[in-house]
Amino acid sequence: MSTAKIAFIGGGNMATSLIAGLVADGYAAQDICVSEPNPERRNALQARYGVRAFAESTEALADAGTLVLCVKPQIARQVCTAMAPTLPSAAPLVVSVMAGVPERTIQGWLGRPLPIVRAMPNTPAMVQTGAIGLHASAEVDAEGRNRAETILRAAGLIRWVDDEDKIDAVTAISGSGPAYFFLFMEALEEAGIALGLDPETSRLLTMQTALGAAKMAIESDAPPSRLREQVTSPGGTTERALEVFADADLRGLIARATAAARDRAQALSKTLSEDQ
Ligand SMILES: NC(=O)C1=CN([C@@H]2O[C@H](COP(=O)(O)OP(=O)(O)OC[C@H]3O[C@@H](n4cnc5c(N)ncnc54)[C@H](O)[C@@H]3O)[C@@H](O)[C@H]2O)C=CC1
Ligand SMILES: O=C(O)[C@@H]1CCC=N1
Repeated sequence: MSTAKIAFIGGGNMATSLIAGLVADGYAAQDICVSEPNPERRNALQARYGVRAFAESTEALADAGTLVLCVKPQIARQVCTAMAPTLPSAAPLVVSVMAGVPERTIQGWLGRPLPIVRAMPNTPAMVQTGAIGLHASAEVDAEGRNRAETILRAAGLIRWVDDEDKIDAVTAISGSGPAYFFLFMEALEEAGIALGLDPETSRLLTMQTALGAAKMAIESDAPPSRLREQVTSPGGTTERALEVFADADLRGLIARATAAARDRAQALSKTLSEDQ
């Protein structure tokens, strides 16, 4: 077994993001294998990143020290049980990015209590600006954590959580989170058009404002509440807009929306764990 060799099972969007980050970080492309049934995706991965792509997982898995499970949760059971007899005998580290599939369920499907790192990335990983929550099963040692960090850090910021249940909260905040910010951008852009701006101007002003606000929030020592106050002149325009948000209980709405996402993540995990 080679600890350097990584086998991606599934070569879709999330796998491509992680591979792009690894290769850009200087990870040797010949140490990365992908199992992907779609021939166009296989060819694209080989051509673009120089990795080796196979139609069958058996070939991708040979000698791999780390498996990265990047298939859809709905087919995870079938993929894992089919792979189980062909896994390298030395216990490989398994990194799963599959939403809602508990560590013990994956271990059950793979037929062995392999060390599992469960990761919840988000789509900005595609531009190496992801936010990724990680949890390690009891079997993962310090070297395994380092290996998982190498793979995920290439796609963005990583944060470990100490309890697997907290992955459901990570899902509600950063996993689904890009959709919340995109919705806010859509609404602001539409509002700008309604106020008379041409669509292109409204779109560009919205995007740049989102980028600028995020950059300030990340780079500043001040919390977002202080940055908000800096924009808000007493008796001015921002104050009026924020009053409308407060009247509609925007904070309460966000708390309810994220609790609903967390509850859905819990329910999905329960369904998939009952599927063992
Ligand atoms: N999109 C998102 O925001 C997030 C996605 N995820 C998780 O990432 C995982 C992958 O999602 P995406 O990359 O968006 O999906 P995708 O559909 O782009 O990729 C899945 C790939 O698996 C391949 N596949 C199908 N059967 C296979 C098999 N038997 N063996 C190997 N590969 C097979 C498909 O051809 C496809 O290319 C999912 O489990 C999802 O829950 C996690 C966090 C966020
Ligand atoms: O919406 C979903 O269920 C997945 C999990 C996080 C982002 N997309």
